[in-house]
Amino acid sequence: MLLSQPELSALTDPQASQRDSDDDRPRLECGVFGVHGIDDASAITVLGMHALQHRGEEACGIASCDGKRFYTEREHGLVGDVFTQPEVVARLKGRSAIGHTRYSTAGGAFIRNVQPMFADLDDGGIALAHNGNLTNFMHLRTKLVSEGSIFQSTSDSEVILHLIARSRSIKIIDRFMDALRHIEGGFALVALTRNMMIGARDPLGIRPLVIGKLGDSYVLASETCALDMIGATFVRDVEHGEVVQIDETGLTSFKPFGVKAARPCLFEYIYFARPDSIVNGKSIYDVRKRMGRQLAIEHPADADLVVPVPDSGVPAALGFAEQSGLPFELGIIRNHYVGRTFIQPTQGIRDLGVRKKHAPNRIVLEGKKVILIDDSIVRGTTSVKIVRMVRAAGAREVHLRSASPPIMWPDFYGIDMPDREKLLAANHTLEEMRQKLECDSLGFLSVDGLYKAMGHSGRDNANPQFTDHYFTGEYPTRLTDREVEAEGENAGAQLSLLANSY
Ligand SMILES: O=P(O)(O)OC[C@H]1O[C@H](OP(=O)(O)OP(=O)(O)O)[C@H](O)[C@@H]1O
Ligand SMILES: NC(=O)CC[C@H](N)C(=O)O
Ligand SMILES: [Mg+2]
Repeated sequence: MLLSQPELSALTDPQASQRDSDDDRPRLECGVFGVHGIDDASAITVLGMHALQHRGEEACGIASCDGKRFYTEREHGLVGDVFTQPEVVARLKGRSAIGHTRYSTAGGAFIRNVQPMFADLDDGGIALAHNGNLTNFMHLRTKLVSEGSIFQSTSDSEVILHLIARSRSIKIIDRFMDALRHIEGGFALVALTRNMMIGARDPLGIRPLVIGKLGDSYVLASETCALDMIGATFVRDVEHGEVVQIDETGLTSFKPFGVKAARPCLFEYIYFARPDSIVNGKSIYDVRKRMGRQLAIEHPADADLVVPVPDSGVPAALGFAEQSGLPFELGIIRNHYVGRTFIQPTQGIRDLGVRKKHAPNRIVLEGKKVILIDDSIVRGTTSVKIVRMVRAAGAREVHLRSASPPIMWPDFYGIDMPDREKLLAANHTLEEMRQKLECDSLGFLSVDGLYKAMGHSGRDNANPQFTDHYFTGEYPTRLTDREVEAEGENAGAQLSLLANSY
């Protein structure tokens, strides 16, 4: 679905009131994990969540089940802070557990929105962990509330629990699939009932989810790096539009949606996923290097060395250096005690934050013509600081290259990019961007070049192989909440009158 520029610009972000209006980075996503039928399920889940920390640094939680009762622990903070005490993990009893590392896309960073969420159904409980974002959640929520539903959170994910509760099907797996038929957007779900674990991926496979095995027990995780962390073997990806039921009889697969071609999110490959993960059969490290190689073909520069903007710019810079024959040097050193993305209250503090995170390696940069490689430029906060920093450290020329195309459109499937007015490329020509970023030259990987790096001959415009709306404006699903708002109706109404202080 292609919304025109004026249509999108006219739309207001329902979360705007809960966000820092200067907030600029592509925020992270969420990580989901689950293990079924094994001793120490919660301790294993903590380990798996450590490997998925890069997907969400805001809050985390675990829900476990001992076959009768459920136990949950949900807190703000990193996995290493929340789940360090053995007694906390010991409270999470049972041989099955699911976990979530969160970065909010809907409903704000409040404790009542932290996952896994839990609901008591008429035939037992269900805990749910969601990575992604629903594009019709306010529409559904408004309807559910008008029919009597009482929401405990303001998160999009809770809508799924209400839909499950209202299904008239008998079996829990059917109730689960009934709920999924109502939702739109991106989702990778891991759910836990008294006797089964369920995994599901949206019809286009926008968000990733993999199946692993640890001994005889099944594991579900957003990325394969979580399987490696716990010593599990990779079985396969959950397919797009697939629901898997895991219980004592093994794994049963369902396809509740009509058959569609998969369109995984390109941003998983560009930025989100960990370089050691394999997503939909492709090594993140390998495709990032290919993006760098393709970038060197499309935008070479007369320079002395190639320098990555750590962390996620590193593999692309290696590929660029290999292709161009220039030396790869660590001209910028990253402080490992600063998180991947930090949301700060003002632009001034954020500017300092970039300095806190990156420092120039003067010995490498002095007197040199430098090609700086980053994976993406969103608002340009990182780039302008880094270009200045590299110049101040004595670089003679700075040529900035982005290993992804210009980001022109917001995301509604779990990435939570800033509004269109704040996206650098959406509002400036290439030359204007070069001037703003104070670099000697600027180049972006082309959309076709990105598809080449992904192993295709180019973008198939009739049936694009990936979800790429942030570059093209072509959204692969309906954006019901946006459409309703564009028509002048208030789909969001009032999410909650309860003020949150925590
Ligand atoms: O143009 P901007 O608005 O500054 O956003 C783009 C930057 O943000 C991301 O890095 P981030 O620090 O989030 O993560 P990383 O450490 O994995 O690179 C991305 O890799 C770019 O460096
Ligand atoms: N980034 C995500 O995947 C977030 C999941 C969910 N929409 C939430 O806000 O909690
Ligand atoms: Mg970065």
